[in-house]
Amino acid sequence: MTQDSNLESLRYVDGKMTLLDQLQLPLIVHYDAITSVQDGWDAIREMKVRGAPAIAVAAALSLSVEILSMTKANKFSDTSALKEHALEQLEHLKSSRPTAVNLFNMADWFKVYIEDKYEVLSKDSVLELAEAIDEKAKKMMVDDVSKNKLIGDHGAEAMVKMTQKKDELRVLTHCNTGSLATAGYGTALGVLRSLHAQNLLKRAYCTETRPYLQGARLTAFELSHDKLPGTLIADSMVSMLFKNKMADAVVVGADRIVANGDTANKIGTYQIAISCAYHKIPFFIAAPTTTIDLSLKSGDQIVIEERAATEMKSISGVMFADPDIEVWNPAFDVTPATLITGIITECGTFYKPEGSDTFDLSSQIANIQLV
Ligand SMILES: CSC[C@H]1O[C@H](OP(=O)(O)O)[C@H](O)[C@@H]1O
Repeated sequence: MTQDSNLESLRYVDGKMTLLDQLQLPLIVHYDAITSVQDGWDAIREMKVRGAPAIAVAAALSLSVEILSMTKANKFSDTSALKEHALEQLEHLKSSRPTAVNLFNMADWFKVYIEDKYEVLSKDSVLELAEAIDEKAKKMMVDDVSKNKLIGDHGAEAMVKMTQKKDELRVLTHCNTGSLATAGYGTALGVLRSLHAQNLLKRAYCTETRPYLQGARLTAFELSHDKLPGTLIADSMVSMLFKNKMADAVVVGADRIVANGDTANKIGTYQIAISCAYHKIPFFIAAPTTTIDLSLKSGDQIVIEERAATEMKSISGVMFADPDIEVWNPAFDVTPATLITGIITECGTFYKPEGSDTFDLSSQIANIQLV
């Protein structure tokens, strides 16, 4: 990938889908062809594509690829057969990874969309239904980028306001929340991009983010690619950075934000938030509203994915820990709302009501379409 090319986690042209294999980054840039829902499911499960928004868009596009190719092969006798297959495949896609709610919101919303389209089409309008699904999947990809740019600008405004810094900000982020975690621009990394565009970013610190190394392998890659002033640190260096007064704020992404504001995000986020509280550093979440799950009242209800021991004990296939040692490998943790300064979305930044330790997202976003 040349310096001037766009960083694209997903490519979709004329019904043909490819995705950037993030397991091989940053040393190898390779796009895999995705020709079916199962290809999409496998890529999500193996984390060839990852990041809450990117997972949802990749799933939607893999459905469209499959539906289009089956339609062209006359596999559907009528729109009812197409609809039933699409609903089954959306349900299957939901089983690929459990924590990021964007995938579940997308699947449930797409089901309603397909059923509504089915109701108004004649039984033999198979191609029309397939094309409607394709158009909507493509729109999800475009909408994600638009939302991320709004998140970036709202986030930049919120950070300047909270830190009262009129000059350049030094901001820490965790994991990867950029173009490689979304359909483009990014969420928390989008905030850093917007700060940089406004000449307000003095330094972006990114943590390595063990064990998958989203920070060292992906965020560092994005920062260098976009020529943002980036510094890579080990996860264990965060509190020392704060003690040395080297950071003004933190912004991270999210995989699932529940009604009271408790937020599941990459493992290690919780301890960063604790250190922010101790060092009185603002701690922001940045995410599209498709990351919000109002059906859960607190973070204790969030299912935390645990991943394979080999992902903890090896890097790029090279084992470096004792093969027999047991491993605990939760991919996420939950940061309580009390440690969160604000939640930045495409609709603006939400704060806890005066005197409250938690958010009231159900009422704060009552009039917002959540997908
Ligand atoms: C904008 S990406 C949100 C979120 O997704 C990442 O998880 P993973 O790399 O395991 O898919 C990480 O938690 C990011 O903060």
